[in-house]
Amino acid sequence: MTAPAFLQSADADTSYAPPKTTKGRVEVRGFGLTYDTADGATDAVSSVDLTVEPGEFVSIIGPSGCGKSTLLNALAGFLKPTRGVVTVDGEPITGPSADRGMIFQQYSLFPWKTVRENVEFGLKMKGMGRSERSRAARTLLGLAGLTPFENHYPDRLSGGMKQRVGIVRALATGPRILLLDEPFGALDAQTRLIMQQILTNMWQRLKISVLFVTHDLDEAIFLSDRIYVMTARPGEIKAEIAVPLPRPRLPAMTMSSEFLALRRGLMSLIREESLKAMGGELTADGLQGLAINLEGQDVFRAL
Ligand SMILES: Nc1ncnc2c1ncn2[C@@H]1O[C@H](COP(=O)(O)OP(=O)(O)OP(=O)(O)O)[C@@H](O)[C@H]1O
Repeated sequence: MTAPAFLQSADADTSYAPPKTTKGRVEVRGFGLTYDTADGATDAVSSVDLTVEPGEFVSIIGPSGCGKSTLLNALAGFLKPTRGVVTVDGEPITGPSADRGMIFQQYSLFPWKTVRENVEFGLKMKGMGRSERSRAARTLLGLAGLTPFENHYPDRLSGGMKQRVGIVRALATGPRILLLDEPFGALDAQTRLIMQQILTNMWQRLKISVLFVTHDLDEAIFLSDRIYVMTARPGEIKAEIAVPLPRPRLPAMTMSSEFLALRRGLMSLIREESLKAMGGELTADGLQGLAINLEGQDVFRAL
């Protein structure tokens, strides 16, 4: 059985050549952010340098609380850096812009609008005429396999579908960069895999830059050209890992020795930082004593 069109890999079709892109270069230099609260200052991010080249898919992983969302929110223009510079195509970010689409883990659709109206909303705000925006919304909804649901209201959609609509809505205004903060974190494993494929297909067709935050190492490897690993809070970049797997990425690749080696490397980097994030009292040596042995499998080592 052939997969539905919206799940077929864009570059599996040999006649398909993604348009070359020169826009959407993200540059972060010496970025730091300190939250001022009633209880005092919290250094969320210490000093981050990173780059996303036009059309590149880059992920950020790191222990909980290391400042991943903070960084993404600054790139979206919702937060102002305390230190450093954040630019898109050389222009400093001064606030939110349609050039940068943001997707959160929680679905943020308008419940009183249909799927198509949700997608058309940003286009209407940009002043696009009724028939033009309807055509644009329909094309993108088709790419995401959502045509049959275009007149549905969000409360009739599954979590995966809502997130698909969210991605289509963010892409409709033609952003140069898509910022995604744990977008599939609330979805079951199977839906998550399908969403990864849909996102990859759309990214390859539209050739925009993507910065993707996830806790899931397999997801980061499967999707990305490069992965940045952050340290425990206050976050900085601990490592930058290139993912040399060819595209299209196929589910079978997750069993390849290359994939598993990347996974092992990332896991040891993250484990070290997660222990730090959990507090000084937890050390790798201390945790060895806590490892549970199930049918000969050391559960902690298997993490
Ligand atoms: N509005 C805020 N005011 C004060 N402190 C904040 C605020 N938002 C986040 N923080 C703190 O800044 C640090 C970084 O938070 P952030 O949400 O960016 O981390 P994260 O890496 O995205 O975490 P997670 O992986 O758990 O989602 C945390 O210690 C958090 O408690």
